[in-house]
Amino acid sequence: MPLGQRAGDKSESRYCGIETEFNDDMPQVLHQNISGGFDFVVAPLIDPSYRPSSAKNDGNGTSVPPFAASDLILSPSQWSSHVVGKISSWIDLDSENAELRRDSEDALKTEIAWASHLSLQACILPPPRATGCSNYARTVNQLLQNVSNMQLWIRLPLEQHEAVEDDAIDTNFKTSSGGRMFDSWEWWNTFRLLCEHHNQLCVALDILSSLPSINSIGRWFGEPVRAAIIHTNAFLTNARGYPCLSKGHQYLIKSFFNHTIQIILSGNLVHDISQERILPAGDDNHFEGLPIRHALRPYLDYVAYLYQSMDPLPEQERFEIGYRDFLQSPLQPLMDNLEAQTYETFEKDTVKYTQYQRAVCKALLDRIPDEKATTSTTVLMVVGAGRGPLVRASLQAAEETGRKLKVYAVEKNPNAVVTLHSLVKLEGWENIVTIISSDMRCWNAPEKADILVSELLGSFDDNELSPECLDGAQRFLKPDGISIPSSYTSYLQPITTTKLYNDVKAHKDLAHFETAYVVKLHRVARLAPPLEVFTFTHPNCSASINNERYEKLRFEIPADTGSTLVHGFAGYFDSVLYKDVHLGILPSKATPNMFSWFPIFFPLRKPIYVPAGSPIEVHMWRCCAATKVWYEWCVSSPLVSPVHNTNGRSYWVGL
Ligand SMILES: C[S@@+](CC[C@H](N)C(=O)[O-])C[C@H]1O[C@@H](n2cnc3c(N)ncnc32)[C@H](O)[C@@H]1O
Repeated sequence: MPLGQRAGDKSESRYCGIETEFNDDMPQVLHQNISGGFDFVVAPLIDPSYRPSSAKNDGNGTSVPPFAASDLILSPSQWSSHVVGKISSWIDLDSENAELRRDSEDALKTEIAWASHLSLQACILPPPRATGCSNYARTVNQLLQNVSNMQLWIRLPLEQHEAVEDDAIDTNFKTSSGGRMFDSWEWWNTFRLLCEHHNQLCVALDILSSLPSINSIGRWFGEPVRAAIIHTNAFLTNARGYPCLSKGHQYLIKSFFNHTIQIILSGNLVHDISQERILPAGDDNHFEGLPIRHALRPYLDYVAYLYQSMDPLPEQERFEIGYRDFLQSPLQPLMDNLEAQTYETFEKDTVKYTQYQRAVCKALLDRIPDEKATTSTTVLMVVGAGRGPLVRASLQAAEETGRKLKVYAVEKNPNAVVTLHSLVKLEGWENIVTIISSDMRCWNAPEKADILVSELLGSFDDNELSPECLDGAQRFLKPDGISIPSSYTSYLQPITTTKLYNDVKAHKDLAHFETAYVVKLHRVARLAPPLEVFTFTHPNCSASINNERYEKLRFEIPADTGSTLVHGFAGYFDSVLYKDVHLGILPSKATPNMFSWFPIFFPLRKPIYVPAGSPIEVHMWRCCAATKVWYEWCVSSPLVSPVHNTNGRSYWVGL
């Protein structure tokens, strides 16, 4: 039974599971927990006392491992939709003890083979050792090559784990009591590097009563975390004696819901709630005829309450759900001609045009004083007019301010020009608007403009070649004329994004690792505040215009984050349309409710490990040639990456 209805959310985070003990009566385990309100169980597949080496073998191959149930006892769909396999927690593939190691490998392989046979969607694997996990990872990596769709979730404590007694372990952190703290993210990172970032290797996090810092937790949102296992003793007690969670835990659980991470409850009833009609966990001796409440139902009810108390997804977010973490090629509106559908999508973004209208209003008021409003006509040119929305916004600004306007709409896409003509006729703008079917860089304007309006911006601001186009168009801007936008700046930020990294890797070539993508970033950890990269100002009054750029950036990751893995960089822009009127997607000052641009993503060929406290040094170049513009990028610290996209060999924007 899902946790509730949240408008727009069809994700798996609606389903809540429960961790159970070994029980060879699986139908009963399932019945008890599903009827108790849970959607799935995390159940051991084999008797925990079983050890392959001591199992009785009569030499005739007749011994059968003590599995919880066969595939005849539960139907295939019951197994696959309601059971996550829990691999024996005793296994220790990196033990000093060779027999235990061999037994562990045997058991792991047997259990995974059985889970595969049952078509389980996932199995939870016990945590790796803090001291090392090479043999464990090697074996899991072997298994990953053969499991078809099943995911393997490595179980890890979210809280850094204190392990004072083991002297062999290198210290990561010291606690105030002098004990040692280990960052479980490091275990995960070692494990996934050994398994070459396999995309079926995922994480299940154990949530206890104390939590690490928000920055440390934030790293996990860029990792393939599939489940959060909350222990009953992580719950507090409310005034009525019922379980509830601290503010920090509430925030965490809601963040998990938002990132499609499923909740699994674990442990015993630790709250003193009236036991009437409550079925003790694991007790199948239920009360005939009476409605039975599951022992952990109060915890489940609380998790459901958290889910239900979340705001519904905004309509725009619902519309964009399918785009989350989906790589798209950036548009090339200069080299290519956009299609009607693309223009239509632009035109739905009323916020963008409202900002332009506000900017044009302010520019008109600055340019024409009230006393000249009826006598002076402002020449306004929309360069790259598309199907005309900026022409409309400009005319509305003229009406709003009572200023007289003469408009030129310049567009190089002949198909959009057809639409412009019919729009002008339809609206009766023939006396005000002149349509020019030309590239702005070579049009010989009959007069000069007071105001040049354009929207040629990409997610990384100049990546649709606005600078090159506007440098060409400023020939016909009066010396004191205004360009809207007057400037724009790009920003970059290091991110962890296992999903995007694996999607790029799936192409199995260099070119895809040297290409920028437009992406609605979702399962991403933003590791440091964005830094400014390139700025362009219009009109460009320099004696010799050069749009090549180079910037060296130094990102400081907050000290309490811990170590991280950087898969690439998220890019944004912010643009000054006119004076205080902005437009942009830089998260700290993004234009509210505007949806025309998703961020850009620059991947790294090899993810870079950044130890706790180390800054990241990144270099970004904007390079120009006669027919194309491209970016090159690299990391120089804490590790050195190759320079990506040399000479624009993999990704470029055509002039
Ligand atoms: C991002 S679209 C914006 C269209 C429209 N202004 C809007 O806001 O919906 C950019 C438009 O500029 C046009 N464009 C790009 N470069 C141009 C150039 N050099 N000369 C004329 N038009 C250009 C493209 O064909 C496209 O229609």
